[in-house]
Amino acid sequence: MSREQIAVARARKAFQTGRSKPLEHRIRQLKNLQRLFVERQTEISDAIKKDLNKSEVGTQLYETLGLEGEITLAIKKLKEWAAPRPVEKNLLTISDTVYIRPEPLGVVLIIGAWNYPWAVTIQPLIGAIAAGNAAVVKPSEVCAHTAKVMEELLPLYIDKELYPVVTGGVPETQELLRQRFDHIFYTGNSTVGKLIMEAAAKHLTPVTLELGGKSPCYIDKNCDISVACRRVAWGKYTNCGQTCIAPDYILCEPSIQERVIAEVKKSIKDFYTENPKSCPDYGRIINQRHFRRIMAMTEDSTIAVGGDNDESECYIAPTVLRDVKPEAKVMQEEIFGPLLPILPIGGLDEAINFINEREKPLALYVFTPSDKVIKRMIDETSSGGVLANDCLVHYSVSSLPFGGVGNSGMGCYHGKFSFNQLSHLRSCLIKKLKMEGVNSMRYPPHTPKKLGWARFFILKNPDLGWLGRMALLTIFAVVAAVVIQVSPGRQEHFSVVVLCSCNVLNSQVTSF
Ligand SMILES: NC(=O)c1ccc[n+]([C@@H]2O[C@H](COP(=O)([O-])OP(=O)(O)OC[C@H]3O[C@@H](n4cnc5c(N)ncnc54)[C@H](O)[C@@H]3O)[C@@H](O)[C@H]2O)c1
Ligand SMILES: CC(C)=CCC/C(C)=C/CC/C(C)=C/C=O
Repeated sequence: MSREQIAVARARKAFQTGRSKPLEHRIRQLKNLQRLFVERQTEISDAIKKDLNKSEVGTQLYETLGLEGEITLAIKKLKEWAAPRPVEKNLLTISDTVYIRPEPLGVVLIIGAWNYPWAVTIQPLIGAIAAGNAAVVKPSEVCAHTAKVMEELLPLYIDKELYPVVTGGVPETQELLRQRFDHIFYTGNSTVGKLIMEAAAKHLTPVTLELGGKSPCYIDKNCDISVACRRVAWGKYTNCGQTCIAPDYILCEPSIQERVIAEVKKSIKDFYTENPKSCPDYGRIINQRHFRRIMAMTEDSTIAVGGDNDESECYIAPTVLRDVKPEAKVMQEEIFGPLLPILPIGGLDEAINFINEREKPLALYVFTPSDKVIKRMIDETSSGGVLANDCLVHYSVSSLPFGGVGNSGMGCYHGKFSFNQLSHLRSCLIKKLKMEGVNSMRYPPHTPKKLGWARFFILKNPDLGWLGRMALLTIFAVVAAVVIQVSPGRQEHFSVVVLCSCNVLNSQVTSF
């Protein structure tokens, strides 16, 4: 058996013992994970420094702070999230107990990406643990130092059979993908996303795909350009542009292009000094392959700011490109680097058309003081998330579902959405064996009269409030009296009426 097969088989065996399910176990594991981030910050930071030149503060701010918040939230809310959820009923099922029971799916495969290696790998794990699953964790091999630290540290804190870490590259990931999982949670590029889905289809395994793409940013000429550009520069150059939701390119009217360039330039200097290369808060491109890919994108565009680079250090300065054409190399794929192209455009209508002619982005940014412009941008486009007058911060809101749409992904997570995404929401309906008369309307022989009853009992919305219930009760009382008078032998109709009356009085419309 391969190392990957062994890890998956062990995780499944551990899941089958049932020990991942009790809430106490889940909370204990989450608390242990929380402790890892308190006790091992130095090892985590040192490894990320080697991989991406992230500073220690940057690592806490962008990677582990969010994880700590998500763990705290999951611990606090787990009892509520995992509890059976009563639902509304129709009149036909009014005396039944009807609810949704969130259940673990089984063994989840989590495949992480390299750009925020802790955030994008551990955040799904928090959801998997909270939902009571086992999970095989596969960190990105591209962030080699971090993958090693993750492999060493996780087993010291959480159940190593239920949540094993499997390191390795493409062959190892492919071997994992040949195994049967109950869910695959993949973060990475859309091309590999398609391969993941293909592999998952062999076992009919559901997938969450957290992908990327080009996230547009429209700057309205009437906005405070200085503030807008500072926020855009932060969103773009954080982690050297290697952020899935970084604003990929700017759309703005030609009349403001020069001011945008000047203001972005000013923010670059404010954030990273005159010499970003020696600034501890400015990162590096992950490797030379990506360095060359990004530099090649500048070839047919005009550099307005930056452009300095050093392949030996994987350094590319924060760069702005002016008067970029839609056909330019930099507009053909997600940049994922510190280049900010500006595309002059005729105004809002053109910007909306430009966005809609392309793949649905992961994030969409609009900077404007006008509620009308914001509303139009939201109403007339589609994207995973949309932000007005800021960048990236939606990622930090646990109550918002984070995920893509179309080419930018499927499924979502964060907070309760992670729990739901990695749970099976099982429909439960518990009926008593009594009151069989009520069911006659659905048993053959079918008649128009029974259909009439069925229409009433299935289609009527019983959530009427107190006054409505009293009115309905009166109607039932009258119907009961008529039924008894007209057809004393039709016992099933009578029991229906009595049953409904009782339930209307009890107000057991959403019961559990
Ligand atoms: N939506 C999000 O939350 C999110 C977050 C981070 C990154 N991303 C996106 O991820 C992309 C960058 O990541 P990346 O794809 O370069 O990361 P990557 O190269 O680290 O790949 C991601 C994972 O896929 C595996 N993999 C790579 N090739 C494979 C193959 N042929 N078969 C099976 N597995 C394979 C790797 O082992 C790795 O674990 C960008 O597009 C970015 O926008 C999205
Ligand atoms: C610190 C604040 C307010 C927000 C964090 C924004 C940020 C840089 C999130 C990173 C998101 C992420 C893991 C993207 C994946 O590529």
